Amino acid sequence: MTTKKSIGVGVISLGWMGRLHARAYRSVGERFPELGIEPRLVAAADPLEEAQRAATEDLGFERAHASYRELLADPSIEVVSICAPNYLHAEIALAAVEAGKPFWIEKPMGVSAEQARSVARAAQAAGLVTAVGFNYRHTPAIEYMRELARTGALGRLTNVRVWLIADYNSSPLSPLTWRASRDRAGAGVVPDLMSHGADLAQYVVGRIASVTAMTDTFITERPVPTTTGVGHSGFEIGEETGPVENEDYVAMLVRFDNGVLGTLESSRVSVGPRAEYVVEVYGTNGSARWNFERLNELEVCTTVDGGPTHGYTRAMANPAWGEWSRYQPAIGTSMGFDDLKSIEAAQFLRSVLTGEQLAPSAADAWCAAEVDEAVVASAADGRWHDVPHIELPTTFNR
Ligand SMILES: NC(=O)C1=CN([C@@H]2O[C@H](COP(=O)(O)OP(=O)(O)OC[C@H]3O[C@@H](n4cnc5c(N)ncnc54)[C@H](OP(=O)(O)O)[C@@H]3O)[C@@H](O)[C@H]2O)C=CC1
Ligand SMILES: O=C1CO[C@H](CO)[C@@H](O)[C@@H]1O
Repeated sequence: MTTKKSIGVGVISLGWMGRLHARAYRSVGERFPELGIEPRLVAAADPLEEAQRAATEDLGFERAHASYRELLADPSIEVVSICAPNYLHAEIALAAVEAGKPFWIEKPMGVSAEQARSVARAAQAAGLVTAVGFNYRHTPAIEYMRELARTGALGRLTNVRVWLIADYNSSPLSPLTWRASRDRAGAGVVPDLMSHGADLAQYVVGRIASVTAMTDTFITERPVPTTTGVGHSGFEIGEETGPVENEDYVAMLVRFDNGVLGTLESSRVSVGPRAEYVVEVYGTNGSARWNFERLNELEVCTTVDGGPTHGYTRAMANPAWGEWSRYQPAIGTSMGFDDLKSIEAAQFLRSVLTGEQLAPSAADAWCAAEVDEAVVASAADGRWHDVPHIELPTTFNR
């Protein structure tokens, strides 16, 4: 019989992320045994009948609801995940605060900086810990890159280059999902993908102080789906088309408050790269670069001798990097995307157990939303925009 403490979990929305949050909770007891907990998947909430069926039959939930309000009213649910389309995030998060439930929310935390601010402040005022889905931070190679950047191993940091170039909407026949709707998503690729890039840049280097940006929509009409799907897959389309209401592409210049400069770029319609998410950090004594398509590798150059073997060392994930050793017992064996979410789940539950707010939290999501809003404003008027400096009540720069 287990002596582990049971913790009641509710997951709101069972699309791509909701299903992944469920898997992540299930992994915590085994991967992080020192926490002494066994998450119990009490209930899921999703209006879709097929999702409710999958919740109990495939994903291991005890029950399923059509309405998230029924889930939040259940006293046996101690923590919740919020994985709905963006326009529901603030409404659901504020209801979770009202119900006194700590929450793990997907990014972006709402469709505006105002919504993100109201959620972050409400959670803080209620004394609730939170977590946000900036999962790429938990990549062991990124943790090590951050260590190199922040301990001076690369010399004085000069600049970063970040790009998230994806093809998930590159076909003109890709369906017009909620992600292309202003009402349901807010802006387009800026909060959808670039928010991860800006968060990574801030995690490695420091806070973004100002931005200038340009955006465009390259595919302006798409077919309306006739069936629902999960994430970017599984939709069927008909003859009807509708307008894409937000941007496909963004290019940005940024200044960090510590003087570092950066270029950031993101696209959801590029033909060729599948999910090429790259972070490169440069300093006076070296540089490091990581590509999500090779999640377990980090290229590092810390010599400036210019000799015949000068160049990058390609290092592979190993026990000295982040949480890698929890996932694989043999060097050269890769961990994957789902494992990043498992680390995130453990970090959220650690915050819940100890009361110590680990990052990234709702405050970091608010910080990211302020960057997004400055980017969108700059793309509209062509000027540099300062990013409001918010005080983060968390261990943002832990
Ligand atoms: N951290 C990361 O790497 C990623 C984060 N995300 C973020 O996660 C969130 C969800 O994205 P994703 O999982 O791809 O989306 P999906 O479209 O796959 O899933 C969304 C789910 O929410 C359901 N839903 C709609 N209305 C409600 C409601 N009122 N109450 C409860 N559920 C509802 C949808 O049902 P129906 O189909 O009937 O509308 C669907 O099942 C987004 O905010 C996105 O930005 C997404 C992917 C990766
Ligand atoms: O956060 C995200 C990361 O990558 C996805 C692309 O596959 C996005 O669509 C998503 O919302």
